[in-house]
Amino acid sequence: MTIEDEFHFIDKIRQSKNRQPELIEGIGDDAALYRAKSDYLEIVCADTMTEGVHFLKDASSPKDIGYKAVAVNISDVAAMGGVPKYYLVTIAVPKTWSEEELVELYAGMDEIASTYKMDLIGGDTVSTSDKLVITVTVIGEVQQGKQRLRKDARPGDAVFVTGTIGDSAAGLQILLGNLSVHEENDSAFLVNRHKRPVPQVKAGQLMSSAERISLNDISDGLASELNELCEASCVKMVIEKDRVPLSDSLRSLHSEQLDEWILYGGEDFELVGTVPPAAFDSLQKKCSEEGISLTRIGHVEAGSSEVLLLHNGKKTKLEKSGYNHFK
Ligand SMILES: Nc1ncnc2c1ncn2[C@@H]1O[C@H](COP(=O)(O)OP(=O)(O)O)[C@@H](O)[C@H]1O
Ligand SMILES: Cc1ncc(C[n+]2csc(CCOP(=O)(O)OP(=O)(O)O)c2C)c(N)n1
Ligand SMILES: [Mg+2]
Ligand SMILES: [Mg+2]
Ligand SMILES: [Mg+2]
Repeated sequence: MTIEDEFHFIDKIRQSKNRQPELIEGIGDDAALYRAKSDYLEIVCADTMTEGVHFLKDASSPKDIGYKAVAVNISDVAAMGGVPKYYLVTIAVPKTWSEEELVELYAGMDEIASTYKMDLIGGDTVSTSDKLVITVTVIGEVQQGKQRLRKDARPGDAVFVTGTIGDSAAGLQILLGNLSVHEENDSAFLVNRHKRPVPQVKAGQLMSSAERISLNDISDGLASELNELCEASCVKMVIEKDRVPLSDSLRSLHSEQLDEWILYGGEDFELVGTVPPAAFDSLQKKCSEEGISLTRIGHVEAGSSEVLLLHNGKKTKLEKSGYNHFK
């Protein structure tokens, strides 16, 4: 049975103690109140996950779904160079979800929120006829002048990515039953990369050390996000395909779909960006000291907005295709 009454449910999922010292009123009044810090810019973003489009109820636990709904939003805050502080959750609940499952969904959200000392400060609970829809809004902050935008790439910059690319897309194929992986460890690793992406908050903050960086997170796929950086900055990029970092688990699959997953798969939630070439090595060192791998995958050139993919000495245009909700 689904929620008996929403007021009782809200009481069940509210935090017993606040984590952010600037929070004045969280859940309970008409809206939340918090004190904004001077010299900081507030960051606000929202992303929705829909059952059947972003997750399947029988392939992911409510806890994993909750974790990911918050993680993907934190990833956007990281891509601005900021830290997350608060979140709001709006759920449209069909009869197929029990109150126990919803409490688990919130436990998954709290699991990642507590890592960043974030507070759940509000939201909305409504019913719906068919599939669960969850919208998370995250509020974060960044020191004024340290924000990292998509429009700051310049000719000559090095193009970089954090972590490894393509794991999540392969993990999704395993979950959908389209791919079977012999090695249990590899399979578990890839599925985990899909279900539990780690937002790159630490990396985003290290990016604030460089004088200028353009930054984006990878939700719709590497090709799509690179094109977005080029569009926002009015530049051209050359990406060397063989330099795109892959995990051992992904490489071991020797799949014909590897390129598809790496370039267009999406949901990597790694950071992609550009930095003046002279600053790359020190940035890479700072990241490495924190256990974060930073890989140079190409460079920026002057020219009209486009991404070229260099492979075996040949350059081809890397189209802005990837995940698109309406194609
Ligand atoms: N329905 C909408 N109404 C208003 N703004 C939107 C809507 N959908 C997306 N946006 C805005 O468009 C921009 C790009 O969104 P999106 O492609 O979803 O970014 P991301 O991949 O980082 O989540 C963001 O500034 C986002 O807030
Ligand atoms: C059942 C299922 N099918 C397909 C996908 C793949 N998928 C769904 S949405 C998406 C792109 C990212 O989501 P979006 O809502 O576009 O996030 P945003 O770009 O706004 O961050 C991908 C790759 C999935 N996660 N689950
Ligand atoms: Mg979005
Ligand atoms: Mg984003
Ligand atoms: Mg998208």
